[in-house]
Amino acid sequence: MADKPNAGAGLRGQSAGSTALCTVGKTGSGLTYRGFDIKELAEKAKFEEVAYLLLKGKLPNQVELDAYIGKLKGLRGLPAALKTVLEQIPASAHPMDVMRTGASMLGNLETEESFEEQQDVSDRLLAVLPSIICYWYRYSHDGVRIETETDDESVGAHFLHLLRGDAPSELHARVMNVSLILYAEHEFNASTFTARVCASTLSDMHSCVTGAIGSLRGPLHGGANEAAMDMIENWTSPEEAEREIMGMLERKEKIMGFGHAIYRESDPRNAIIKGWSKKLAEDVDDTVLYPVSERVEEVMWREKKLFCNADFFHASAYHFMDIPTKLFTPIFVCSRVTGWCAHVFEQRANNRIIRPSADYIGPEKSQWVPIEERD
Ligand SMILES: CC(=O)SCCNC(=O)CCNC(=O)[C@H](O)C(C)(C)COP(=O)(O)OP(=O)(O)OC[C@H]1O[C@@H](n2cnc3c(N)ncnc32)[C@H](O)[C@@H]1OP(=O)(O)O
Ligand SMILES: O=C([O-])CC(=O)C(=O)O
Repeated sequence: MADKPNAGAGLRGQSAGSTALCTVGKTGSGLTYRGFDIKELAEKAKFEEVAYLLLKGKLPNQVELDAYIGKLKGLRGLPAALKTVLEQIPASAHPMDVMRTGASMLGNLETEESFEEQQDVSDRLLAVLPSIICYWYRYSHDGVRIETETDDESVGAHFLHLLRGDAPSELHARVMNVSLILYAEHEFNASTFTARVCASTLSDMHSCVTGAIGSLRGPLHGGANEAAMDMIENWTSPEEAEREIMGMLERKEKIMGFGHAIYRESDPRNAIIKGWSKKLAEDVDDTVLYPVSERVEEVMWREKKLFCNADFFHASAYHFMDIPTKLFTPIFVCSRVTGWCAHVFEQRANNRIIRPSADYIGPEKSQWVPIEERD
């Protein structure tokens, strides 16, 4: 990918603060959470262990992890007033808007009264966000009021269970676990920065998370996994995919799921989720979507030296698990809420209101004209 100057647009390359949570694009190890390489976490950890690492500052021992999983399980229920609100939202709504409303409504019902409650508030959000999206989805699409308090051991299995009504296979639970780990944290990305800006005014956790959900929704950020799916599902062969991609590049269209603001050569999360997408493709005897995705990857590298980011192979992986496309980005929320909350803790612990300057480019002096004399 061509290097652009760092200064100016998008604050690219400028440090906007410090963090002990994550490194992105550091030579030698593409992505670390509190010093742990993402590859090792994705292979060995439970998502709840990673959430604990991010939110509490260290890996839990077995007793601590068991207690944490037990605590999260106990926080999956929805207050009646929140269910009532979710039931008002039409099936045509975008699920990210449902997530935003859900987080905001929870803030009305379970207000963070002081920063001393921040750990509990974050654990509650982590536990309840899958319940929020699945309760709305099942009610608006299937007309059923589901029970959200399942006994599933993991956040990922809980999500799939609520969505389908049955506990998921071991393979699907494993892929969800890996996916949630990969999406959990990524330094000063747009949604996390949104959360930190909000936190810097000493606002409450629900406001920080609600704002972050709004930032994640866009197709240049978390929404890219859905946009990538909308694109690749149109193609029935690698040859067709290649022809279409070449046309899009010629027309200077953006290819969703490719490129990155920080990584220059690859996104370390891609190889991991791509491997799981391949396994799932074999599981469902896919002969189209995975080969199409691989061809798009090859063409983008050959033509533009652009690589898949975390979102591209998430599209096929989620699709193979029968997850509706419009729920892809909400799953990202269910994971990234850990990173957002951990960043809010950091911001609060060493706060100064975030308030940069702007280069003024407007008129020097404007002349007041009475309203009746204006054009
Ligand atoms: C989990 C995540 O949020 S990962 C990101 C998810 N987003 C996407 O997949 C959306 C598609 N990708 C993009 O829009 C961009 O690559 C971003 C938003 C991720 C990064 O944006 P930037 O930092 O501005 O990109 P960058 O400066 O490196 O771009 C370099 C050049 O490559 C082009 N480019 C970058 N990504 C793409 C793409 N996906 N398709 C086509 N061209 C692209 C840019 O237009 C730019 O060309 P130019 O110099 O002629 O203007
Ligand atoms: O870091 C970024 O700009 C976007 C990203 O990959 C993420 O948030 O996971």
